[in-house]
Amino acid sequence: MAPSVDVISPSAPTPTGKAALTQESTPKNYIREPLKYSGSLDAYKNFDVTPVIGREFSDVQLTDILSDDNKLRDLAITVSRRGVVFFRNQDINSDQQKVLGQKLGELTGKPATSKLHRHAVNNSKRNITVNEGKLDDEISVISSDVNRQLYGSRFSNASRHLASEGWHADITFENVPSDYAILKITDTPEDQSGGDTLWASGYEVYDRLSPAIQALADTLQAVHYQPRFNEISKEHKIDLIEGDRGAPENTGYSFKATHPLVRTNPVTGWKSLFGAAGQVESGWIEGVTKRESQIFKQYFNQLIAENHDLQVRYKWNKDDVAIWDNRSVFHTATNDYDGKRQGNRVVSLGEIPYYDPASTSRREALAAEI
Ligand SMILES: O=C(O)CCC(=O)C(=O)O
Ligand SMILES: [Fe+2]
Repeated sequence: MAPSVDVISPSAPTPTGKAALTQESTPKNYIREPLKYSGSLDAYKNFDVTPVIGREFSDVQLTDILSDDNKLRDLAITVSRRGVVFFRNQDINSDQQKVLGQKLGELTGKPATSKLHRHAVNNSKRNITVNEGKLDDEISVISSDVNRQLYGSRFSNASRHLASEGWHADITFENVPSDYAILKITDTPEDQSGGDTLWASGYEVYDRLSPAIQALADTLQAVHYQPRFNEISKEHKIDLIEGDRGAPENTGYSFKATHPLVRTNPVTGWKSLFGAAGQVESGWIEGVTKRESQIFKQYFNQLIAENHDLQVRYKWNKDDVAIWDNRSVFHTATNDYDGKRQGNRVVSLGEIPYYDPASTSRREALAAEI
């Protein structure tokens, strides 16, 4: 709940722990020139799935480029520019997926302290095994069985909501949220369509704001809050003791963090609307009235969910992989099937979100590149 004052005042400073980075330190280190793509992936067949977002590579195995740092750096830059990149029919296993998750960020200059994310409401505590049958807290298991236990079936009362309420970016309630996410879908519902995932470009959402609202948005912060995980941890008697979350940057266990409403992506140097949908739905925008916060949240959600020309929708086949940049895209699952669907997801931790006043919007930057 937002505090019951008229103008929502800035929240208390983010809690800091033993090894925590401060809100100030990362931005200074990160304000820099955008990274340049070297062209090393051009030899592989690929196409842009829509003009604004998404690229698909048709004939490359990620395992073939896993030890080629130049190609992986180009891959990370491609993901950051295109928002999400797809690879069909991959043989990558969950350990290799973790190596890839760590390398994409490292090769594009993330802080040396950064790690893969370990969810507080993790696999071990709930005895959920990854597709290869082992427990691994650096892999989030995406499972229709687990989702049905938590949220009920698509025919339950709980499911009678707008499908568009599912838009989010991963773990934005952390002080140091994710840079890249890698999802491999290992089981698709048999003989059934459904289970598509959609992504929307936060860069393009920012570009659709008027200059006046952009100028205001550039100055604001949003509180990201995820009370549902508190409920899950209580339901499953998960004790959120210190140390549970793996990365030293993750201090406090309230699933709550304050971040700039507009975020600069350090890889592209482009501005993206970050404080919207998902965890901001349960949070609020600071520095404006409660009513203004609600109106802005609703407007931003509408820009994400109702502009299908800034979205891409992906139909999964078994063993396909998607890699996205959680700093600059939103995504949502589609709960329209009955069968079993499962996958392994790696989420790597990036930098403390920052806004660089010298950064540009995507459209401005692309126009200047021509
Ligand atoms: O199951 C999906 O399609 C996406 C789930 C999701 O939000 C994620 O993997 O981060
Ligand atoms: Fe997600």
